[in-house]
Amino acid sequence: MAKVGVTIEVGSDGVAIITMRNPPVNALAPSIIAALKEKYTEAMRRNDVKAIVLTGEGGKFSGGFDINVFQTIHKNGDISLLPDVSVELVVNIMEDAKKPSVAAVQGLALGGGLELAMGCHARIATPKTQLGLPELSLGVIPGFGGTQRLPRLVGLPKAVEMMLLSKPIMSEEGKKLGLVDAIVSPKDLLKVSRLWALDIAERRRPWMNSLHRTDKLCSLSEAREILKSARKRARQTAPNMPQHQACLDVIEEGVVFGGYSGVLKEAKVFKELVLSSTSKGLVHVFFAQRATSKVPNVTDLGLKLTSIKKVAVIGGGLMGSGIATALLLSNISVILKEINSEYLQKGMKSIEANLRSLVTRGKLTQDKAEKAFSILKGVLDYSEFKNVDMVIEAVIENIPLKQSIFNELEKSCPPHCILATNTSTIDLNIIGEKTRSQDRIVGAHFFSPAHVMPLLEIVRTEKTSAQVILDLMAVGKMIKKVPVVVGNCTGFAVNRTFFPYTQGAHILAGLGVDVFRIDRLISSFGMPMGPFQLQDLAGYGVALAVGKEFATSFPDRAFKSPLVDLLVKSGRNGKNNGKGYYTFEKGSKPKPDPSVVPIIEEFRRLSNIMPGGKPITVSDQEIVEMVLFPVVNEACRVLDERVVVRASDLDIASVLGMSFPSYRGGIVFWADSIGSGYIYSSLKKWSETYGSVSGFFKPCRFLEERAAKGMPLSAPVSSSQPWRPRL
Ligand SMILES: C[C@H](O)CC(=O)SCCNC(=O)CCNC(=O)[C@H](O)C(C)(C)COP(=O)(O)OP(=O)(O)OC[C@H]1O[C@@H](n2cnc3c(N)ncnc32)[C@H](O)[C@@H]1OP(=O)(O)O
Repeated sequence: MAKVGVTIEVGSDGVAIITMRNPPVNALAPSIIAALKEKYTEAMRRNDVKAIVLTGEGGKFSGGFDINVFQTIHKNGDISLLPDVSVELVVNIMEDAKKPSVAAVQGLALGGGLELAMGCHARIATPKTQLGLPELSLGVIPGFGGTQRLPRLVGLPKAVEMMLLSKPIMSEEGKKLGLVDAIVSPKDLLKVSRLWALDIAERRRPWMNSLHRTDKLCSLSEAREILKSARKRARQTAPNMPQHQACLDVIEEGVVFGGYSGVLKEAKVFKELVLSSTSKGLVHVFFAQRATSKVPNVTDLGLKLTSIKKVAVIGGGLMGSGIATALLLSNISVILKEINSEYLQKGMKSIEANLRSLVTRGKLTQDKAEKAFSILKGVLDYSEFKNVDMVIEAVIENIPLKQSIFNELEKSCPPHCILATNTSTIDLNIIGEKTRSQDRIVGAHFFSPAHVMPLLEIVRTEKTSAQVILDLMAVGKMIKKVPVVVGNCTGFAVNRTFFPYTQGAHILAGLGVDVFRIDRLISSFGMPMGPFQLQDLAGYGVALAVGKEFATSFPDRAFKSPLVDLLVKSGRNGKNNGKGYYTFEKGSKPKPDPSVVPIIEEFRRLSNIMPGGKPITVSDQEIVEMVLFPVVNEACRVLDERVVVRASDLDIASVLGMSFPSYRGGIVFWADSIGSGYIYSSLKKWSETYGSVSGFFKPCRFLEERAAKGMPLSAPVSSSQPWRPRL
């Protein structure tokens, strides 16, 4: 068979097997859809065909419509690239045909893939096959009839849940719900599907057109209640995204006016949403995340992966216990080392508590939690390190301590062992200075809580070997993180880029803007919380340490804010002691604390940055920009210094490390959607207007150049030079 295409093979039993092939996931590219129409038409025409089995090559049914097409449309705006599948193929050619179709589903049927399967008259699946409609996570709604057929097959509540959460189910659950008619082994899949198709053709089994079914749909009033509460939930969980409400509207159309009306409305809304900025952002994030796996001079060298079976974690504090938990959950044996038995017990207890909380929240079974805990061993010395494949050091940020640990590791670990540090501030070259193993030293920068947050920054120096980076990337994937390879600099990619985030907020407060207004506006922009609430949550110790670090590294642009010192002096310590900018009480949401106002006034007096000593008047939009454009400015420096391989890596890092709203596509993508010229001129204006903090706002050279040339910030720095970390 050709590498990409659709084939038809007619057996002596009169069943035509139509097979889609487009590796790796049989995405439904326009050429595949055109070929499907053609092969189906042939099957309908041929007298020797009684029934059809639709399947996918290579152990997968289909990963859905080809997302590359969305990306092309986002670039050129040409919506005519979307083929008519919903009515022309699924309704007219497949579902309303004179010959029945059975979907033989293996591996996965997602999005358009599942929608084709639902247009068939029955579905036979192999065990553990993923079935889902994840379109909302791409900013669109299902567009091949899924909003209509799924509720008719599994009932409205479950269908709404699957679509709104973009959450797939397994074929076993699909069978219970009625989405799947039978589960058979991969070996029997085609055989059973053929027989099933013949049974339908010869009326030994019912001929089910899912679009016309109503037996799983509840009464109109019940349906309206379900949709009403789903709308309310979506307003809270996805406030800035149009696709959730649109999806519910389209479902309602079908419930009220029938499946075919629903299909027509779906096709119209789908096309509108493809052009939305939300879809542009989310599709960008989809490809950006996958691009992080491709690191020039690392993943393209043909290196073989080293098997990493046993990992040692040094330090059982918050980070160490979180990292150990993440490893154990992926079945990797962990040696946890502490300096005394009291700390070791504490570390082991934290890991146990992490596992227990996953069980309580229904994310892990008790059995799996026990199994994970059983492959953890606590130690107080290095004798067990002789056969570990990787060490992750997660002790306090103290240079002599880290240096002596790495010195010890060099002696105690086997020569292939990766020596990783979870430092978030110290230069890796300094940590490894006293060893001869610089090629094995790498940063494994997890975000807290390490067993929950999805980002792993892999920090390389000029000496870190490609093999070590590759192996750590593989471990990152094994423990379900998204590894992003970054260069060695203060704050690495995420903390470095976002250091102006809190600083900008402090400057605004210093200029007279209400801190709670700033937080409200930044939350409405889409960050999970504003910068002041984040500071309360992270703890003031972190704020002070990080502030100092950046002030030393970037004295030209760091704002030395006395605000946190003043808060600490007044007995506040954020969430830790229940009192910060907000008050924190168990079981209730943080509340703005009006008694913090005099402290902020004292801060304004001390920092003395208000022009003419008077609070500034500023619009809501400008507040958001004054917090986020300095972040873009720092992102430009990160790009210019090639701390990241490509701009989209910084987008992913900002989404996964800082919870920057994914529907805005990440920090650089968002900045490009606004335009470098506007960002440059705004920063320049603030730098001139607010003289005492002019260094903070001053646009960097990279931004200035891009603005002058009208070039996107995401355009590659220079394609002619191979990437090397610049320190
Ligand atoms: C009209 C319709 O209703 C609209 C739609 O159908 S929209 C599409 C709906 N489908 C989806 O959202 C599924 C998206 N894909 C995925 O979730 C995952 O890729 C998957 C679960 C299918 C496979 O995951 P995994 O095995 O980890 O492999 P993953 O690295 O993600 O993908 C493998 C490759 O397939 C590509 N791919 C996956 N799904 C694709 C799709 N639908 N279109 C185009 N490419 C796709 C990926 O980009 C990646 O390419 P690369 O190797 O060049 O980077």
